[in-house]
Amino acid sequence: MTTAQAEPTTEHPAVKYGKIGVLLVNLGTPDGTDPTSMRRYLKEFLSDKRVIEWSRLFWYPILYGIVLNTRPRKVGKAYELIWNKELNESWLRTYTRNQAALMAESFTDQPQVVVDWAMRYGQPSIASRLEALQKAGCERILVFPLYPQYAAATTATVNDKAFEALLKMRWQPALRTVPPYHDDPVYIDALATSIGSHLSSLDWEPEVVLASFHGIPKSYFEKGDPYYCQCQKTARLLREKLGWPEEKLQVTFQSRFGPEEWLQPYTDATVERLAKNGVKRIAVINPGFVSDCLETLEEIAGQAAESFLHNGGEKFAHIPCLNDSAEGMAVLNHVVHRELEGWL
Ligand SMILES: C=CC1=C(C)c2cc3[nH]c(cc4nc(cc5[nH]c(cc1n2)c(C)c5CCC(=O)O)C(CCC(=O)O)=C4C)c(C)c3C=C
Ligand SMILES: [Fe+2]
Ligand SMILES: [Fe+2]
Repeated sequence: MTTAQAEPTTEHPAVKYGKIGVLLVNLGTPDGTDPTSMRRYLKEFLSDKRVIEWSRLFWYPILYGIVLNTRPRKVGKAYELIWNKELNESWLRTYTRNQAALMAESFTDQPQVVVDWAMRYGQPSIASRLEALQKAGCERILVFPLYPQYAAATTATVNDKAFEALLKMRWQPALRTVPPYHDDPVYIDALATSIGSHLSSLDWEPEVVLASFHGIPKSYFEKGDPYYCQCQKTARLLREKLGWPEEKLQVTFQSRFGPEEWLQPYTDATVERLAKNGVKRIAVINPGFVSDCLETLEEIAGQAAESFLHNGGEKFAHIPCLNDSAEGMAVLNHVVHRELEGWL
């Protein structure tokens, strides 16, 4: 008697292959300024253990009991002031998408490279874009957290999320992550050029320029986060490039959240002190932000400017982030081409 045996299958689903993906990832942004969108965004953001390191037992009652009931409305109003009305989205989203499109153009001679973008919080998610890149045939993917200075709260959480997405894949792409580029000469040159061209467009000269970085709690620094030192190095190299003394380019830290001590000196207190001490003209640059966002447009160009003028200052300028400018794209393209070495 013979038994019919199943033929071993020689087929698996058709797959595309041979491409290299580049995924630009920025922090994230709400889908709208209404309280529901704001709450969804803040809930995802502020539930991240890399951002708020307190025990969940302590933090969640505060997050769900207070923060998510009060902050969405308040912060939504701030977002409204800086919303990109034409596209009905935040500028962070507009710039990140533009950066990906412009970077893709820099690879027209290398059509095997596919450039995409995602957000750590909100949409499009890292998992959805990694999956899309893989479906498009990317066997190798370079994940680029858009932060010149490394912090666990920013760079590491992007990388965590990317590797978490790979957990669910049967056939994983090879993944590389972009390291911080806080001391890269192309980045330092771009900042110096941006300061130079912005200041030469004014009919006045600042007495002091603040290099204002987003802060982190001081305790994160004490636990070994390299962020503070990388911010200081960026500022030192920029000062050297510009040939300025330490008093002319001062480092400060902004965007404090919660009751803990954060990295000092604080931007808001410094702006107020300078004005009260008789400084009449200042400019602020945000070297740690790849794109303008709530923290630069509302907190600096809005609130800090108002505080400076209110306390006796006379002229205030906010130097825009590198965004999708030619200098900004030169930095991002330079870093990506370097990190793709061996793959291209
Ligand atoms: C403990 C809380 C926070 C840490 C730590 C933190 C670090 C950190 N953040 C950025 C960059 C951005 N943060 C932005 C907004 C923002 N940040 C926090 C809190 C922490 N950030 C909150 C709660 C918010 C939302 C607004 C608010 O509720 O105040 C943004 C802007 C996003 C946008 O859509 O415009 C950026 C960018 C860095 C670089 C950093 C650590 C180095
Ligand atoms: Fe932040
Ligand atoms: Fe803020």
